[in-house]
Amino acid sequence: MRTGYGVETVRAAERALMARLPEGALMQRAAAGLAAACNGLLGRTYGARVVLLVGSGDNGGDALYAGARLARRGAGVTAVLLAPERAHEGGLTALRAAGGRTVVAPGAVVEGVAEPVGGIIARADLVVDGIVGIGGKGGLRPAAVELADLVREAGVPVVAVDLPSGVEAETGEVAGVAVRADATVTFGTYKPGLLIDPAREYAGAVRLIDIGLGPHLPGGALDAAGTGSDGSGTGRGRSDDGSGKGPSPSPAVEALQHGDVARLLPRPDAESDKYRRGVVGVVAGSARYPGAAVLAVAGALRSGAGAVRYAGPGADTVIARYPETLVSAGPPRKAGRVQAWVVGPGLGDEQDARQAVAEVLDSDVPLLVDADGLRLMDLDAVRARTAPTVLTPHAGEASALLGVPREQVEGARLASVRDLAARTASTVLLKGSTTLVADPDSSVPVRVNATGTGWLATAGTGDVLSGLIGGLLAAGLPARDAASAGAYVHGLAGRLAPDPPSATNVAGALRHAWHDITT
Ligand SMILES: NC(=O)C1=CN([C@@H]2O[C@H](COP(=O)(O)OP(=O)(O)OC[C@H]3O[C@@H](n4cnc5c(N)ncnc54)[C@H](OP(=O)(O)O)[C@@H]3O)[C@@H](O)[C@H]2O)[C@@H](O)CC1
Ligand SMILES: [K+]
Repeated sequence: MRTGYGVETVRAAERALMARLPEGALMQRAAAGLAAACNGLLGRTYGARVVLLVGSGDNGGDALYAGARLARRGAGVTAVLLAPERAHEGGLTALRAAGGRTVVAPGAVVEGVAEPVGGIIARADLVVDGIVGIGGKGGLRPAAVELADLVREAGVPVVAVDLPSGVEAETGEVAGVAVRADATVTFGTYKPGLLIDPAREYAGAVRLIDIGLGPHLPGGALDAAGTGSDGSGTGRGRSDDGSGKGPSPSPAVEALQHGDVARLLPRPDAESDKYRRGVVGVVAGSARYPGAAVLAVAGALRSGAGAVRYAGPGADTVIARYPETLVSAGPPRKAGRVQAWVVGPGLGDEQDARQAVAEVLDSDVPLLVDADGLRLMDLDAVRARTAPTVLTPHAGEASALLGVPREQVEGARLASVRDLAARTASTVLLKGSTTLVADPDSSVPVRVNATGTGWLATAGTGDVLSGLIGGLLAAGLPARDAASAGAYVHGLAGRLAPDPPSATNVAGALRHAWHDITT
């Protein structure tokens, strides 16, 4: 499991660790990791030109100490200071002692003359962004924006210290200009912003440096270095709700890894019959969109469920393509016993569709609602359900449900998915390049899926995902596990399918993804 903690939690862990270490030791660990990463990226450090962008906090301190290490290995290091009189003193001394030089950033509010740094940046072999880290508030200030613009125009490689400056550590939101990094070297634990779009796109390749913070994070998260979690992620308690009441006892976000998904996916035992393995019912497709029925069934058939029932107007098309499906052309209530329902893909708007959605909402088995089902469902009926409900909107559908513009959902994905889960009392999977899964209980970490690819934004792939997750629900997985494991397998299938993948190919590749994960 990969976990991301909020800023207050990181700071509390940092304080606990610092109390046991000599002054400055933590920053030295961070700087050593940062310098090693820079050495790796430079290939040859001796003679390389390195430019440090240095803000007034410890993020700038990390950059200065790392710069000193690079200077000692023969790099020509120039620090551009945004606040010369407040830059980290020890770091400045170390850099100068190692032969590095400092210049004042244009736009810095200081006495004296700012030097034209555009040329220095343009000639750099590497820029180290230490403008601001987890102490950042709001969008970058004008002097920092000016530096970020110079770096972008220069097109030189950038390593961000802890976070790309200008992105929100806590949420993954980006208010205005932020530094675009090729790589980010982060300390102690991932921050939500490094895992969630749009901020994630600014971070480039993220490298986590273990500075010993793990045991001081809630739950003694030994996986802070990306290894060894028990995968349970069950820390429950007060949420980090920004109320200032202290850190949350669980991570804010977590991302399943191969091993976690392997443990979650159902495996049949010798005793399994179809009902034990779970029967999933699919209510999808219409005379106008019969393909949605076929694709949702295709996903369900590769979910490990014992059997797939299909109920609706696509029965003939489905049986022709997948003879193993148990089909009926009537309404869901007459389809027979199921352990979970999937409703929505390609249903259209007809009265029958509306009625079918109402019927499955009324059932007492787990239910996944997607696509047209999200428009046709009655919210009160959703909230009144006693069995788990999973909603799988993309940003446009989520914006309609929340009554906000689509851009707002895309810019604030974490807040949006949490809000929707709370309002609907459902588990919500918000699709996107990083898919998020939130439980209605806000103290439960939001799951982030990173296996997806841009190619998956293709007609019909969502139908496959619905069927897959529905099958996992029928097999007995809890809603959050079914949704996040389903997203993981589906994303991997998107990568394994031939480019550019069609939904049919993605469905076909589910088998390979499943095999890849479980063997
Ligand atoms: N946690 C750990 O375990 C470890 C943490 N470490 C490192 O410490 C970093 C945190 O350091 P930090 O607390 O000093 O805050 P930091 O990110 O440097 O920013 C504060 C400064 O930025 C300024 N500023 C604020 N907003 C701004 C904006 N929008 N645009 C521009 N400027 C803005 C703000 O200015 P002020 O408001 O004071 O005028 C203030 O001076 C952390 O990210 C990591 O790198 C490692 O060394 C060791 C292990
Ligand atoms: K930074």
